[in-house]
Amino acid sequence: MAAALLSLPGFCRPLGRHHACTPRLLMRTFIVAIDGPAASGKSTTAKRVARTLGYNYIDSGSIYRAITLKALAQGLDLTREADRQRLDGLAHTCQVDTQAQFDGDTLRVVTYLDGQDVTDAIRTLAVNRGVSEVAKAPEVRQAVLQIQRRMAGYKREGSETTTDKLSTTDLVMDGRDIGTSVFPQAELKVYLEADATVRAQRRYEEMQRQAMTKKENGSTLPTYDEVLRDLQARDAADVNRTHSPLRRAPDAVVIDSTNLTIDQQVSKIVELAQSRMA
Ligand SMILES: Nc1ncnc2c1ncn2[C@@H]1O[C@H](COP(=O)(O)OP(=O)(O)OP(=O)(O)O)[C@@H](O)[C@H]1O
Ligand SMILES: Nc1ccn([C@@H]2O[C@H](COP(=O)(O)O)[C@@H](O)[C@H]2O)c(=O)n1
Repeated sequence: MAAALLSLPGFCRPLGRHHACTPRLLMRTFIVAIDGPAASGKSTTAKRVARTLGYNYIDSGSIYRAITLKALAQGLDLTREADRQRLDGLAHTCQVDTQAQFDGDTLRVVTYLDGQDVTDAIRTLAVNRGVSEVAKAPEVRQAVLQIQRRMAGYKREGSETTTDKLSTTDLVMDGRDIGTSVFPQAELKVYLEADATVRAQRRYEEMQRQAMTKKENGSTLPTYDEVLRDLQARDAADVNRTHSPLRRAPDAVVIDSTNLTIDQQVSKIVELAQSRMA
């Protein structure tokens, strides 16, 4: 019974910061929910906030990406009704987990799909282009909601997938519907946005940097215009879907990062979290 209660997100929240003597059932967990459109800086910011506060970090987009990877590998065509039904089964049976690990001073997230490391495989152009179609299916969202809450509860119980430098209770999660649907009771909700052309430029430069690091041939990379088009298409699909669309929660703090540095947006969120904890 106690374990079941503990796995409920946000259980027993109003009792102040947890303390070594506080019984586990009376612990308060602090959840920071960061939502926003594509390439607005959510994961970069969320990782640094988690590292600064010593919280756990869950990248919810990677769960949708892992399911998309599996759907693509099985050749599902989501315009066909039969394949939509297969997607439902696939989403409910695949095993997805993410692990936040320290790589020196940087927090790195490794994603597993059915026990395989798919960290790089979920970042391809094919997954980028297919993921919003997969994420709009209500059955997929329901399956992912269960995964998200299990991961949050599981890690709060002190699972082996949480490194000892991270809290087993407090959490930063980023995505599209964290503050609105997944953890509507989160202590701090942030809606991170930036001008679409600036987001596209940042993503474009990130791809160029990654290609140089991996010594890939840059000619296979999308152009800036293609990056902008893909990003706008993904935003439109995420905003216009019926089930838990991308929205700013009414009680979210909006941060526009267009003219901010990464350090500035991280500091703002850390300060907000610290003042709410106090
Ligand atoms: N304030 C900023 N100034 C400059 N670059 C930034 C800023 N914020 C984020 N970036 C860069 O923008 C790129 C996109 O950031 P990030 O991957 O964190 O976005 P995201 O919102 O998580 O994207 P997605 O929704 O596609 O997963 C990264 O290269 C990141 O380093
Ligand atoms: N809470 C979420 C998180 C993600 N999605 C969908 O997944 C796509 C990929 O997300 P990234 O953050 O990794 O870019 C995103 O475009 C959404 O379609 C979601 O629906 N809800």
